[in-house]
Parts: sequence; C-alpha cells; structure tokens
Amino acid sequence: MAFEKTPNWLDWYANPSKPNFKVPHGAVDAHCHVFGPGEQFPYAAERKYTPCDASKGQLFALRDHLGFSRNVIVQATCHGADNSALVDALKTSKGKARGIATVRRDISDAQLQELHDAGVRGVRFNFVKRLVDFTPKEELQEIAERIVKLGWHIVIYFEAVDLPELWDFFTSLPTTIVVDHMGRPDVTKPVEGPEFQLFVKLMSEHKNIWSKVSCPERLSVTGPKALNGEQQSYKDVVPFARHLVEHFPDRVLWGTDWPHPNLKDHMPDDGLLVDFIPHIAVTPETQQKLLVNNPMRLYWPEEEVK
Ligand SMILES: O=C(O)c1cc(C(=O)O)oc(=O)c1
Repeated sequence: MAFEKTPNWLDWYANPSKPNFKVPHGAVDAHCHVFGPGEQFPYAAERKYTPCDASKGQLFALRDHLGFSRNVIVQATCHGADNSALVDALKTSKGKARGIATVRRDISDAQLQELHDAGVRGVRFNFVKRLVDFTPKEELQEIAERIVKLGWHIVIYFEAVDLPELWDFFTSLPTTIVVDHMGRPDVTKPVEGPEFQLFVKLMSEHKNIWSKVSCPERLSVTGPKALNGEQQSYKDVVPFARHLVEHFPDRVLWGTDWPHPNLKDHMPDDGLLVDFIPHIAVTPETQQKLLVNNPMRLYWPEEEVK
C-alpha cells in the first residue's frame, strides 16, 4: 500500500556526521524506532501521523556508523498495536536488538510469548494526547499484571503537566518503569522549580522508576540545533538531563530517538546528537553506566556487565 506522508513531515537526516565522542564499547541506543516500510508493514488505521519510511536496515546502519552495538526499538504509535515491523527488525538483529511493544487487552498469552521469543522485553503506555486515543486505566492495569509474569517492564510517555494526575497510576504499577524523555519537562522553567522537582521526587521515592535522558532536540527552545558541526547543542536541556544522570546514575538510559517522528522545526544530525552525551554524563563512569551497564541490566540481564 502506498502512503502519503503527513504534510511538512521532516525526514530523518541523511549522511550524519561521525561523532567526536567515542561511545564506550558495547553501547546501547535505548530509544529508537522503525517505520514500515509502509509497503511491507502498513501503518495503522488509527495513526495520528504518517511518517517517512525508516527501515531496520537503515537503523542498523546508523547504529554501526555512530559506534553503538545494540538497539532498543520502541513500537511507534504510527503502527498502533501491530508489532510486525518491530518483530521483524528484532529477528533480523541477531540478538542485537530488544523491543518495547504496544499491546491491547485482547492479546493472547501465546502471542505475548511469541513477542518475548522475538526479543520484546516491555510494553509502552502512551499518555501524549496528540499521539494516541485514550485507553482506560483498567485495561492498562490488566496488561501490566500479565506482562509482569514475563519479567517485562513498562515504558511510559507523558507530558510534565500531566504528571500530578497520573502519579497514583504510575506508582501503582507492579514492574520497573522507564519514563521517556525525562517526562518532557518545559525547559524554560527552572530545574529547581516545582514542575521538574516533582519528577525528581517521583524517581527519588520510587526506586523502580528509571528515565531516558533523551530527546534534547524535541525539548529545546533556544537550541543551538545539532547541525553544521555544532558541539554545544541544546544547551537549555543540559541541566535537566545532567541533574538526572548525577542523582540517579544507575537508572538512566540514552537513545537517539531516530528517526525522530513529528519534529517540526529541524531534523538533527544524529552524529552531533551523540556529541551531546558528554555534556550530560561528564565522567567516564557515568557514561559507562548510561550507555552500557544500565541498558544491559534491563534488556540483556543474562549478559549483564558489572
Ligand atoms: O511512538 C511515537 O509515535 C513517538 C512519537 C513521539 C513524539 O511525537 O513525541 O516521540 C516518540 O518517542 C515516539
């Protein structure tokens, strides 16, 4: 089936630069997606956007180019609860990729087991209203109780303003929880202000809650953009991410977010995005935890690096 991209869609950056920052051996890109290709893996009827295709082969080429060893591929909302493109990518990766799926309550135990065998290790619950229709909390609770038996965890995506309302639900979940993109703080507000400190409190009080310190290109207001060799990109996001890396060094993950769905302003050079990492994890020890030890503990516990 031929799909027409959402108007003004920004395609992923072709020919990214080689990062100056050498990631540690065995580094994991813990947040990225595959889109289609739509001809082979059609986009879901209920999707809120139609992206450009971004295949498993293109993702794995980027992984190698940036110096990473593994990927955690997160089911994108444009594929709804049809995890076929994700599963296909996981199977092709030869164990170098793990996945986060989207499932509905009607999934059978046999289907959950098939996802597990392909390399899925969690589900994503999305509360960002521009991306998904509302799912009742009882349905999510039911899914949580089923996946806990597989040793999976839950990835949550929400906007900072919605945290107070979602707090009780998040803290009632029975698994490890991974928050996408630091809970999407408004970076024009202070790090020490009530909004971001509520998120810090969530992580301080609940040791099962982790955060991805990802997506500066989505959160930044002042830039500068990761383009044209810029080595000081997204300065306004640095204090937020660094705060989490310093306070919770064992519960942070990093990912490219390639192919960067729904960016409106610019498409970053992924090589320069990697050069953002040493600004938020400033020591070799924190870089090793962020990029290797933490994602290995969560996604490849059988090979854990101590
Ligand atoms: O699954 C997605 O569609 C999706 C969208 C966005 C976004 O539009 O912010 O970010 C993500 O990390 C994933």
